[in-house]
Amino acid sequence: MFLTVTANPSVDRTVEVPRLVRGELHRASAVHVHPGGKGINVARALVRNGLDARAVLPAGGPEGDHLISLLNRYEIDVVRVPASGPVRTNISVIEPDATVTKLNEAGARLSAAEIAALSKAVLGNVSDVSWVVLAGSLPPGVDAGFYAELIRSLEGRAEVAVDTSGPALLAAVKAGPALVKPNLEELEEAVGRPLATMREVVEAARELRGLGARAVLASLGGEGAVLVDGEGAWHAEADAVARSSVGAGDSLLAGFLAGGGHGPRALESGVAWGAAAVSLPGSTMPGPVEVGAAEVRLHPELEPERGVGAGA
Ligand SMILES: Nc1ncnc2c1ncn2[C@@H]1O[C@H](COP(=O)(O)OP(=O)(O)OP(=O)(O)O)[C@@H](O)[C@H]1O
Ligand SMILES: O=P(O)(O)OC[C@@]1(O)O[C@H](CO)[C@@H](O)[C@@H]1O
Repeated sequence: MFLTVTANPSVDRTVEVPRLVRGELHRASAVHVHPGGKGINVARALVRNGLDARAVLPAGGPEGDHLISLLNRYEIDVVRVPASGPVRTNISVIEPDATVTKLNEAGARLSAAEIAALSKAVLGNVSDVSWVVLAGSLPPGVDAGFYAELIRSLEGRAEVAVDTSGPALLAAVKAGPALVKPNLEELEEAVGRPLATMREVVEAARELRGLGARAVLASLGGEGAVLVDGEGAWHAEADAVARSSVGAGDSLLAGFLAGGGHGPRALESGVAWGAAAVSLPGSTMPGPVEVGAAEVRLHPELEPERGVGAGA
């Protein structure tokens, strides 16, 4: 059983438009609605591939009811923590060349009692769990040390993977999780400098290991992902006809955990799941057919001077 925590869930609306022009009226060519937030996406990807997942999330208001009704379409064990504020709606505008413009709300403030109830719901539901995934932003009212505190409380009970950004990521890294999954931007922010090559990505990942994370899975969009752990560093990638990258990082993380959660075989699995996700609309999570179609290249050696991000 995998348990995911989404402190700031969302209803994700993906609107497809022929071309986005600032200041103009656009008529959508298609709309997709998915239950969202990074932990929820990880849980959706896992269950689509026949694994057991439990999702813990605060959900308030009619928007929270809507989110729960969307989630009930999946075989996820949902643990709803009552909240007074409404669940946010996040909007992705997607153009035919797969360019994504994303508008994320901050989310409703959680009270001290709601935050305590969220932690209690996590710690009270881990007895049958191998991995806990702490993923996404923290809503207003929640301290940047929230994930770090959970990591410490979970020590010896389950392995913990974290996908977040900014101060919450740095605090989590220092609490010693088994895995962190930053994308390139988040990794750059964590080490405080731009990263232009694979060598620099690996050095930055080693820096996060030095601070406490046992393994770093850095996602690099179209360039795949790099895994750095105590045994070494590996790079894998897969080609995909991109349609929507929303949630691809969550699918990557789910695939990594489904592939064992450690080492190069898990990296290959994650990259297959990530590439499969970008070829699907909105934040649709891939199933075994799409995952099986991805052709992953695990490089026997890293190419240190290969460019990443804008320099790829
Ligand atoms: N254009 C692409 N072609 C092939 N694979 C891709 C492409 N874009 C993304 N991927 C796969 O998806 C994974 C995650 O992508 P990315 O680095 O954009 O994650 P992210 O920024 O965390 O995404 P999100 O936060 O939207 O879930 C990559 O590691 C890669 O395996
Ligand atoms: O605002 P956050 O919590 O950083 O990210 C939330 C979000 O962008 O992440 C998912 C994609 O990874 C979406 O389902 C969701 O809208």
